[in-house]
Amino acid sequence: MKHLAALNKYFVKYKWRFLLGLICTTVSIIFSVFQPIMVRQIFDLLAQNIDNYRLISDTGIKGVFRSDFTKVLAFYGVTILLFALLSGFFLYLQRQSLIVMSRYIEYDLKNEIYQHYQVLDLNFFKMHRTGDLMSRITEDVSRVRMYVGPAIMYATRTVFMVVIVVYLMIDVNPLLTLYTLSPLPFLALTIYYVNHIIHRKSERIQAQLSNLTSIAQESYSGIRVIKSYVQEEASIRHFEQESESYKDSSVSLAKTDALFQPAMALMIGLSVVLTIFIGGIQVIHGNITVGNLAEFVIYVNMLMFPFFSIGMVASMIQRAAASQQRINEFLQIKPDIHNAPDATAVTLKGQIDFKNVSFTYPHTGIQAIQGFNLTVKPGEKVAVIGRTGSGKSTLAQLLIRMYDPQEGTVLMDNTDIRHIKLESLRSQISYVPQDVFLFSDTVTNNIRFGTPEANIETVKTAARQASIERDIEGFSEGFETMIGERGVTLSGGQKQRISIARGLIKNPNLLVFDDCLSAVDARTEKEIIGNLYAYLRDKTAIIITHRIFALFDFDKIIVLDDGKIVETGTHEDLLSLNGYYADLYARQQSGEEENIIE
Ligand SMILES: Nc1ncnc2c1ncn2[C@@H]1O[C@H](COP(=O)(O)OP(=O)(O)OP(=O)(O)O)[C@@H](O)[C@H]1O
Repeated sequence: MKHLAALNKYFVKYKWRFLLGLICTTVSIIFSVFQPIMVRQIFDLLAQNIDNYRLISDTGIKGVFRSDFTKVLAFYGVTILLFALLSGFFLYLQRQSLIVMSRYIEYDLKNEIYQHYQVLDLNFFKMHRTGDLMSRITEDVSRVRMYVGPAIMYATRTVFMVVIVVYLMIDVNPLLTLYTLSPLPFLALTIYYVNHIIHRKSERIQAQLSNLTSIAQESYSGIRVIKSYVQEEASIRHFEQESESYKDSSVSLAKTDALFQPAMALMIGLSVVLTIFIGGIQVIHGNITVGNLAEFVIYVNMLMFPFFSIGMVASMIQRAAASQQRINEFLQIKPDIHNAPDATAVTLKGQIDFKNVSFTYPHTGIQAIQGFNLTVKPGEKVAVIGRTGSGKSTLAQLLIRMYDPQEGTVLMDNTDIRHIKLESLRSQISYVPQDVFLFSDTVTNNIRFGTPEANIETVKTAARQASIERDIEGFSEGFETMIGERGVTLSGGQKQRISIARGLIKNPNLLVFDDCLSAVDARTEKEIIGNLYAYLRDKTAIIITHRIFALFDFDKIIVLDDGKIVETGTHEDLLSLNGYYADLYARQQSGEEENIIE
């Protein structure tokens, strides 16, 4: 329960709506309890006057009496109807305030969680499964909403209803009240128990459903592999198996559900029978009137739903508390990468210094960088080469502060990057990652992702520099073509070039290209390198690559192995070293590796 206290700020935020909901609940209940009182009066009036009615001979007086009596009955009837309408109207207002409040809170909570996702660092995302992250913002929030909306609404209604109705019942006859109320706690317990079973079964069904969805999703995405390896039958069998366990669980839930309603009807029936039986005896003994008995039957019926909802509310609160606990745990996580209190925004000129940097990935313990030193002056172009897993991409990650090194410092223009505001740092570096990610949006919006204010001409220039303009113009809607599931499917090389254009359009002083030409053909690569050469003239650039760009006049080439620099120098220096670089170059020259760009 203590976990739910985190939601109190929302009750304070929506206090007027909440208060209105509570007032409407009370008013609605007051109007509804007038009805049994009226019914009692009608019954008593009938009981008192039926003898007089019989006694009056069939004269004119009988006609007058009958007409007056009918008027009184009609008055009661109309009043009951009016009260029922008023009670319904306030019930409507109660839902309007409390359920609408719960939707507002749901909206706020989702936004709060999403904003927190945006603040957390990469390490967090590496350590949590996407499904888990998704379920917190969807299912957990839905369960919490059940607490701030329906559960609160039913609970307040139950409390007000029970207090008012039980008070009226005791006022009539305490003993009868005790007898008629005795089955109700069992009703609440049964509901709680059955609800618990239903919930457990629903959870299992939910998990099976999401499993089923993943299987279907994976087979749609991998349909080409399935077909080419002729695995359609196996795929169908796999789906059928999962589908069968889903069906079994659903049938089992339907059986429990089917028991629920009859069990409730039985409990309600028992209470009514008990009321009539014991109440009848009390009427015979003259302790209560027939009107009181009728009134009691209505009270018992009025109390059914509140007692029924006690079990429901208890399990709703239990689930909401568990969900809110998960949400709280997540909201309390502080990002490791954040702005230091003294961090400032700076204008970067492009000087980079790695000083004795060592870095180990926290969740795997893999040491990717060891005692690394490098100085890059403004305007210099540096190539980083090395075999796979040697730590090249990690260097880029450290530079844009996706991670902080455990040892050493990374400096930009002689300032430790931990003292530069993150937004300032990242907005002045164009990082073109190895894994291209394009959004389901138009080509234009994908290119100007980091610079939404860029006009179409600037977008086209960036596309030209990345040698993708001709391809885009060939699409049916040119730059307005949709990419992704709802649009065109791009080749690996086209995606890479759009990603490069996205980096170039920012026009920063510092660029990092992480092996982003691996999927383009040699001729296009040559064209892009040519464009880049002019574009990068006054800029600092770090180009991570598996290939040797002999055409590009790098100021420095470093060869990484196992997180350390093993060779460094210009193209000629490295060739004369006769090491990894010279070997790679020789193999490329002989055509063993078709990677050389000249
Ligand atoms: N996010 C990560 N979490 C844990 N370990 C990682 C992560 N990224 C990389 N590593 C590990 O760190 C080491 C260096 O990886 P890195 O990606 O920097 O190499 P790379 O030289 O860029 O490789 P490639 O040329 O294949 O892209 C590898 O052993 C890799 O398994």
